[in-house]
Amino acid sequence: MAILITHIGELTTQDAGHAVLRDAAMVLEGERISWIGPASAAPAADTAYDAGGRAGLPGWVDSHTHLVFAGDRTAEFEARMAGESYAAGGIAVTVEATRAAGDYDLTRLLLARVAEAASGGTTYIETKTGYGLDVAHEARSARIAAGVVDEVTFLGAHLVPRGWDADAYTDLVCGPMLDAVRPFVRWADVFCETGAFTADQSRRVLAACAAAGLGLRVHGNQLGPGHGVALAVEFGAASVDHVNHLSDGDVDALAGTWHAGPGRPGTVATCLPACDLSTRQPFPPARRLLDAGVQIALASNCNPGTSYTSSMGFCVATSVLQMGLTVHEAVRAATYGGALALRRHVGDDADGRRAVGSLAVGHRADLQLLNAPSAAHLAYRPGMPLVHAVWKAGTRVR
Ligand SMILES: N=CN[C@@H](CCC(=O)O)C(=O)O
Ligand SMILES: [Zn+2]
Repeated sequence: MAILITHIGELTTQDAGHAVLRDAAMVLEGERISWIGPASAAPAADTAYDAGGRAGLPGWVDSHTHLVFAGDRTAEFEARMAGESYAAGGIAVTVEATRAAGDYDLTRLLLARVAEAASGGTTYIETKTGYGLDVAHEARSARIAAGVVDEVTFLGAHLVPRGWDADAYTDLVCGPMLDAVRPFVRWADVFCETGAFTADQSRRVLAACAAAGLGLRVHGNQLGPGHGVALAVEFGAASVDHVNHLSDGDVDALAGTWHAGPGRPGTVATCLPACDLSTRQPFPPARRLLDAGVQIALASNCNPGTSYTSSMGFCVATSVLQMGLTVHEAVRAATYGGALALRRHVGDDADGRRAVGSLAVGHRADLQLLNAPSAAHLAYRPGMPLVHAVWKAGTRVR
């Protein structure tokens, strides 16, 4: 069944040439895009949808969330707004509530959060474990997530749970916990930060997870300068996320990963502006990173502690208004950048997956239409509910 979507006033493709088309059309066939071009030259299809001049762009790729959780941390948020600073210890509150929830409730909560993200235009989403923190609960979170989201990341190294020695817990993460989650996850992550895992412990986790065949990512340089970026570069991680406190050496090291030649993506710097607002951290130096040649992603970091929003539109608006990105750069970071961070910017013949995060023939048909004539309205009209229609893998989901 072929669907023609026509009269797209402005189509931001984020393809290899960064093409932006006027009065464009697309044909979606099954889960793939089979044609893109001027509306005047569009081929016939089984059904047609008139976009009425609205702007179209790829669905958001949210490459960093923590959606498998139960419980509430409103009180912590209010205390922070009253002047307290964020500390990793709040994670333990969510761990307790998550462990207490049954499988049915945890799945229902996750499904509701993913549906909420889709209604905001997100068509490809990663989520992490990290609120189980024992073998059985981490494996359960990974299993539940694998049935719901597109990409799952093992974050057993999120916090040292109460009553554990940090090195003994690191051994557990690197051994039995990794074995238990392995069937359900493609990625591993570590929270390398004061109050969470030291550089040595983080290195052990990354080495064990790489040896188990997982792709790597790192929570780094969020609350202060640290070793997260250096470790991510050392291990060839697909991304390092937060990146609020970077030295010149960190920026140079990240830039160095992007000089390995075409087809060899480096370490993406993932910026999480909604989290930075909620924790009152300085925004990452996104302009400096881009100017140095580093590819960046924007993600929601949706979680109950530091960023309880999955609105990628809000992240795009914030990064334009506060971080010095152009609208095109911000939209690119929230689509193609996220796909790059998840290594889904190109298709994968091995597992039959199609490219996401950009609109081109053969890519997955993930499209959103805005109730606006251009993508610039995302930042020009911040906070407005601009998402009009969303197709995920060729199926209308909003
Ligand atoms: N920084 C570490 N982890 C999450 C916060 C988790 C929490 O506070 O529950 C983050 O990405 O911000
Ligand atoms: Zn996170």
